[in-house]
Amino acid sequence: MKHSRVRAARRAALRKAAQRGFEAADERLPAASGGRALLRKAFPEHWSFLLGELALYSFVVLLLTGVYLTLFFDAEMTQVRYHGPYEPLRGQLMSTAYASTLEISFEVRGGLLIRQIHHWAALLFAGSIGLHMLRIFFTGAFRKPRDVNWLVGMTLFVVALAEGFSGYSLPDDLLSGTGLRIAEGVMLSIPVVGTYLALFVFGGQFPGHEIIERLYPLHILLLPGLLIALVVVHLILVVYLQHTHFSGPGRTNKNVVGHAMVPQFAARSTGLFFMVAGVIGLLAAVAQINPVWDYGPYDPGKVSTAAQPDWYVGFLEGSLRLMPPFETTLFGHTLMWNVLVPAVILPGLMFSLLYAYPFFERWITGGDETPHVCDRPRNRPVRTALGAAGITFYGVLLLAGGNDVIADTFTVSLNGLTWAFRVALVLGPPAAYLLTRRLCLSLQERDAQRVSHGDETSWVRQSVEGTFSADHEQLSPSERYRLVAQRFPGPLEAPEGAGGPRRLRAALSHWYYRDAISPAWRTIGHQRERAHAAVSGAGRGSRQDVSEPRGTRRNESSPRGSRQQGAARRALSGRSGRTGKRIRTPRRR
Ligand code: HEM
Ligand code: HEM
Repeated sequence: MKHSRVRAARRAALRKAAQRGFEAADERLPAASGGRALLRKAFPEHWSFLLGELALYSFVVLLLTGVYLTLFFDAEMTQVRYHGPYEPLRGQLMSTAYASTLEISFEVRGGLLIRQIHHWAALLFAGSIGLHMLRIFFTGAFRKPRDVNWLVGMTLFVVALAEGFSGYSLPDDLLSGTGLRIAEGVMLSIPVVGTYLALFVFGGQFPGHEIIERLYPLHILLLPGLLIALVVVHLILVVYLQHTHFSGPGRTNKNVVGHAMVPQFAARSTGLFFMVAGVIGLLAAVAQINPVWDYGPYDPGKVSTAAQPDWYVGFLEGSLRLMPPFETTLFGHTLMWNVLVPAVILPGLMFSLLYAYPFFERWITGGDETPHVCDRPRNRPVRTALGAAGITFYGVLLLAGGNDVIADTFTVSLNGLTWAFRVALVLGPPAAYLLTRRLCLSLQERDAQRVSHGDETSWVRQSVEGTFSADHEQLSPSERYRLVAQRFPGPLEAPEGAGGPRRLRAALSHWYYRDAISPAWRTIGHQRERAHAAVSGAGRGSRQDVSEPRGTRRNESSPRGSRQQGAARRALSGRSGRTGKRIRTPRRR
């Protein structure tokens, strides 16, 4: 009895102290308003929203392991003779950077594991950024007001690639030196300034004695600092603009539905962090990566066969390998198109297109609204097809980066393979575009059939006349709503007598929207329009909307409804106990 009274008094004192601390913070910082907004932030629970977090947590792993590596890595290029425990390299001349990488691998406690974790995390980081970007692209989550965040994200992408490249150049082994040699070649190919740029970067003739020492602060200070700052801005924008969400009962353009930051999202996200760290740790423990001792120290006169860069720079390697050997001599200077085009102009163009896409799409679709409900990729056939064409182009370049390995593995002619990739690079993207567009329309057709007739069951009926028919089961109201509540806007028209740019815009808009909706969807257009009115919040008066399931609550300001509606609401709008508590918060804009 006495003990429980003492414990209660202790708890009360603790609560009081915490409250005083919070009040003190609130007098100085926006702790109450900011904290409340953050705690009440709704996170959609669709798995694809975890890809951004995957990128975030692999970045955290990189930061932690990177700090450990800096304790032992020595970025000097002074030549030393190796006397360490790795027998095959004993007595060889090598840079201090390479020797210290060997030391980390063979002598520092846990060094090899941490190096491998660092490298695996870098691969996962680049991969998850790419997948995250594709999710944003295909669902249209880049549209206003998130277009600014798309720009921040793209910059993160570019800086991450630079960070990865500078990282794997640090050990100064034969593979990383070959990568730096290519980087020097690319710089040299830039007209007028190329020679000066290469001399400036390498501090003299390649490889010089400076490059590793120069890359080091870039890799451990400047670029990570920039990445951290950009990630912070990126996440502040995610919180401020709030997430998009996929269509479903109760999810409109005016609210955001998901799990609250605390406790559900925080618990799930912490779990994800440990899973990411655990999986990378496991990979690093069982799968060897970048065994620099096998490659040997860098020597400009040597090159290893079947050398492959980290996968995220493979597309550049591929574009260099596919480009035919064109060069021109102008006023006594050689223009190396075979390097300039694939390694400077092409990636510049690819990234510029990615940066500009949200603004281009907005221009041709005339989107003045702020869509917060994600698109189903099949319902935007042109965008989805463009994405598929882009992935095909990138994929061919990536595969071409390993053309020697593929030719060797499958014992096919290297030249024949290179020509096959060249043809695929030109014909693959248009083929992927046409195929994907068709596929999107077919998938729309299927959605429309499901809405009209329901899903086929495995039962077949035979009538007394002997005819057979498949049995159908009506879709659940929530599934039906999910499919029907999609927007299908129309193209822009150019006003009478409009000038060139506006006519071009209208023409592009027609291209974007032409045949963007399958004929079957048109027949259920009436239901669609009503459902869309519900999603955009325009049809607030029509509570018993045909398409929105009965009992779905749309009035944000009255959280309590009638008892009859309660059960349906819990099931359809996400308050069911099994999936945990969802919240819905009104959008700010
Ligand atoms: C996005 C962030 C980062 C990426 C993508 C990245 C990538 C890489 C890669 C691929 C390597 C080569 C690893 C190997 O030898 O197999 C490397 C090496 C290294 N990284 Fe990072 N890194 C990142 C952040 C950091 C940070 C924040 C630090 C330090 C604070 C750091 C410190 C180092 C050091 C010292 C090495 C050389 C050691 C070695 O190669 O064994 N890295 N990095
Ligand atoms: C270091 C790299 C990155 C990190 C750590 C990161 C992290 C995140 C996180 C955690 C979210 C919220 C959850 C989600 O929607 O997945 C998010 C959302 C977002 N990210 Fe990234 N991201 C990165 C790169 C990118 C890139 C490359 C792009 C696009 C080019 C991008 C564009 C966006 C957009 C537009 C949103 C808002 C999505 C929505 O509300 O549905 N991010 N990011």
